Amino acid sequence: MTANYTFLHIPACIYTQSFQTPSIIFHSHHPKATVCTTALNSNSNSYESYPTRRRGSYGFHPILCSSSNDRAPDSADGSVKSVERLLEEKRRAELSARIASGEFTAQKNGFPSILKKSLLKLGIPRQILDGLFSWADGEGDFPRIPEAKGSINSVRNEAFFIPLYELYLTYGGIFRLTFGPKSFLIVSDPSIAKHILRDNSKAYSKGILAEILEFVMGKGLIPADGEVWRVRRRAIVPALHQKYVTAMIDLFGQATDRLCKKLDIAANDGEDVEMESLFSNLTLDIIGKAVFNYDFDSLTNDTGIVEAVYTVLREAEDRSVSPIPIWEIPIWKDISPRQRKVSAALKLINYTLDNLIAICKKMVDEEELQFHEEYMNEQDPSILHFLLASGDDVSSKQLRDDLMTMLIAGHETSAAVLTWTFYLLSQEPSVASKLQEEVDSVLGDRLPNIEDMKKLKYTTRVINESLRLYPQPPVLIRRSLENDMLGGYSIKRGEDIFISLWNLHRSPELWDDADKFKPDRWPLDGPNPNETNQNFRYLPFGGGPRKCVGDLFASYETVVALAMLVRRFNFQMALGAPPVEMTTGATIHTTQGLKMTVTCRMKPPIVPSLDRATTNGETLSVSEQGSMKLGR
Ligand code: HEM
Repeated sequence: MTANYTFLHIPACIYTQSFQTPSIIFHSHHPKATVCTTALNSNSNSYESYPTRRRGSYGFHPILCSSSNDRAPDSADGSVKSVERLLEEKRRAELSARIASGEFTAQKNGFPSILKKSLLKLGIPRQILDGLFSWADGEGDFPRIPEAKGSINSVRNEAFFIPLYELYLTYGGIFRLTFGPKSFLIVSDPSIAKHILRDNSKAYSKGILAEILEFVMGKGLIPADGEVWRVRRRAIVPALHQKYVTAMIDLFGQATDRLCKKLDIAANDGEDVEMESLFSNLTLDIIGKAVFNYDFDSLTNDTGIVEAVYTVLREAEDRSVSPIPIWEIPIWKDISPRQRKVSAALKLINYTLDNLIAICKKMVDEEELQFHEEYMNEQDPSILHFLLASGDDVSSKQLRDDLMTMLIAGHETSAAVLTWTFYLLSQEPSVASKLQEEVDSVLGDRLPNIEDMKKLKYTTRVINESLRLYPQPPVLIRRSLENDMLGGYSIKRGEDIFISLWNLHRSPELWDDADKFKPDRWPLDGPNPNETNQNFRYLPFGGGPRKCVGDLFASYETVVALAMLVRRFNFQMALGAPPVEMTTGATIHTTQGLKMTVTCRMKPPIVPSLDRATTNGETLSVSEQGSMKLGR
């Protein structure tokens, strides 16, 4: 099977060229989107980065890069926004015109279609012809699914899910996208998503995903289907019980504390930091301990095993965007230096896993704990320990596959959520201030605990909203195992389907201010938003039987990390930071990292009220950083 799909869930159907206009920069090699460009602002002598392709509902906001903690002047911001709006309108108009011209609309031009047209002209009744040619139309009496064809040159410079959004606005909640001989159904409708993921989930498999992930996850829980999946899901879900997740909160706190110490040094030295890779280190350290009690310590060390994990992850992503599956040629993995490196990395990881399993098995054999529903070894609360104590086969490949799957699933996703949350916060200082207020009042100086998870309501809403705007992954992949009906259209067995979470989460039909980062859209006293109470318009952890097993774990992990970081530091885009662009792998990455300036927060002095009158009638207010500013 060929690739052209990003590894957890995504097609890389759009390959890029490089071209530039004065204000829009596209890069090559990879499907990605330019979120902003950087322009020198001669007045302030600082760089301002701003979005060039803010379309309809994308909601990327200007990135202000400044060495101080000053806010950007409103007027500059306004003019940047109007230029950006004009560019956006022009681009949209061009694209709409091209869509309207039929450029993207597939013609029924094969031999059957030509023959049918000729027979119609000869006077043969349409009903007879429809019956005769139903094999060619594929959909019998049912209406035909709207169809777009994939020669989308003008939008091929972007992360693939972005042109899918444009096409969704034109073609609606379900349409067919055809690339040469391949076709995919793109689903952006909540009720169809619900049908596929929940109501008729048995009729859908993971399809191409399983093929791409095979080399690293084998038949682990994410790619597995059928009986293997059923058995393993039943074995793994109980391991993430409430007591385990509660114990993990300490782990999240300790790991984030290590990151804080690292950032302290950067803040004191005045050095900018690249947050995306730091988040990647943080979540790798957490998931290593949580899944098999291994301390990667990647925040401080760059050991062989850390390098091996990243080699395998990069390979998985590259395979998913490669047009030719060259690694499938048997001799290739022996002669290609890169493939040899991947094999060596996998060997090291497997060797490490074998050792960890052996150590853990010894612990399990020596302990006197009885296995029960909320079984947990305090010294080693890992998922591996639970699985072995529950009787999992030590020597099985399946156990290793599941451990690798959870390592990858729990690492990339959480790191991406934190990255985009910090990006969004840098665009909305008022949200950041409100967040800091809540964190200060709930946490004080302590490490967070389980009780705090209920109290950090606004912090949770910030994560909920970040997951709406940047779902990780942006698209879910399925393949139909039998004929079915989707939204009034009949579909055949073997259809490859992409459920676009990006489209669902940003649909102007489903959301007010769909493009805006507004944590307040989720009432603080309301339930935590999920697929059920949002009726499948919001699916950050999927839905139905294949919903993420780590949703609570991940929610607490990201809330703890966010709370502890904003309690201690202020974050801003660094002066001259590269533009924040999106690229797709398993999750949405930035193309050049998220470079930020970190400054230590000084706690505001305790004063009776925030505003105090001075003798000359001006007011003194305590700024975020604790310094006093004069204002009227
Ligand atoms: C913020 C972080 C996370 C996000 C956004 C996320 C998202 C998702 C989504 C959307 C799915 C459904 C995929 C599909 O239907 O095709 C999924 C599945 C899964 N996730 Fe997560 N995940 C996160 C963290 C984690 C963590 C921490 C773990 C492990 C501890 C984990 C383990 C899994 C597994 C094993 C599955 C497959 C479940 C199955 O097919 O039965 N995830 N995740």
